[in-house]
Amino acid sequence: MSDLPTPSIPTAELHLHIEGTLEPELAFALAQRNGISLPYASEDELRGAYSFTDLQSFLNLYYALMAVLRTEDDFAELAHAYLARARAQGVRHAEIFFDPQAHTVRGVSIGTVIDGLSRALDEAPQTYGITTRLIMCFLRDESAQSALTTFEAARPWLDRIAAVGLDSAEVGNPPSKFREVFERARDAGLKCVAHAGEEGPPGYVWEALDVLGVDRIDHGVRCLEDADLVARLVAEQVPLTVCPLSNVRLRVHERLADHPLREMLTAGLLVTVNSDDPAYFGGYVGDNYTAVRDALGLDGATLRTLARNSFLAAFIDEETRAGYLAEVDAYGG
Ligand SMILES: Nc1ncnc2[nH]cnc12
Ligand SMILES: [Zn+2]
Repeated sequence: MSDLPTPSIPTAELHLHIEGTLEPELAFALAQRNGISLPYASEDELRGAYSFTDLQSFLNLYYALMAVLRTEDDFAELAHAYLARARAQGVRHAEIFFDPQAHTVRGVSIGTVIDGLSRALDEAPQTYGITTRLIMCFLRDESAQSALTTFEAARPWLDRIAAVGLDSAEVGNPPSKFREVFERARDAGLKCVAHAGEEGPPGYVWEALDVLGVDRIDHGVRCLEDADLVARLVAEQVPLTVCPLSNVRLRVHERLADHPLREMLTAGLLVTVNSDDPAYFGGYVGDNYTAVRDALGLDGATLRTLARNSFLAAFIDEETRAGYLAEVDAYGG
């Protein structure tokens, strides 16, 4: 990386799994507090395991490490740690994914997860100057029925949830499997997003649009394999929440220099830059901006476009959006 300072351009982070912000230090602290033994002798040994060959190899560790998250306090602490780091990297608005099924399967109630996260998020505007939304994701490698059961269990907390999402192992689990739960979420007034076209084919992006009716696509980089799909995404200005460092760590792209971010922007796609699971992938959102700036030679105007796009794609009211866009325009970095 260059020795230029990290451009902490004001941005919205729209693709961030809160469980993917669990840093080794906090994992060990929570393990000790909750009397859980981790299969790693030290934080360094744990970090040494962060060498992934694909999405599944990452997910195996990601789910295993969640064992340390047990109480409302744990979830609140996790969110506080993320918000502090995010603010230091320019985040002004964060739309935060969580995976309830990964916790309920371990006997942690959905209320514990949502109440714990909400405690931190409620303080975020005051403490960190960050507005937030919560996005409840369904695990696509679990059944459609499990997603429906999860949605019904979350009903008492729906006023705290802005959108539903779809994540976990993509290939073999197409969006159409979750048509019913997304319909229920939309009927309840929620926005809809889905991971699609990360490892899965362009056909999954079409399904996310046509069957689930999503408002944004998470990742979506494989759309470039289908010119008709790119034309659709451009025509409708469907936001894509791209995660460059994640794509390299999970071997979607071999090197950052090969990342198609510039090509996507040139095509007219509404691309945003995000961190996905920053504790595992080598950087938070500002680090992602810096990395693509250096690897792809992006200039200040392009970084500003990416930041503007993040606020254009955010689930916020128009007055708030105008305020954030003005902050980007005033940014002198
Ligand atoms: N990059 C990713 N893709 C799919 N599911 C995820 N869960 C956490 N990170 C993910
Ligand atoms: Zn993701």
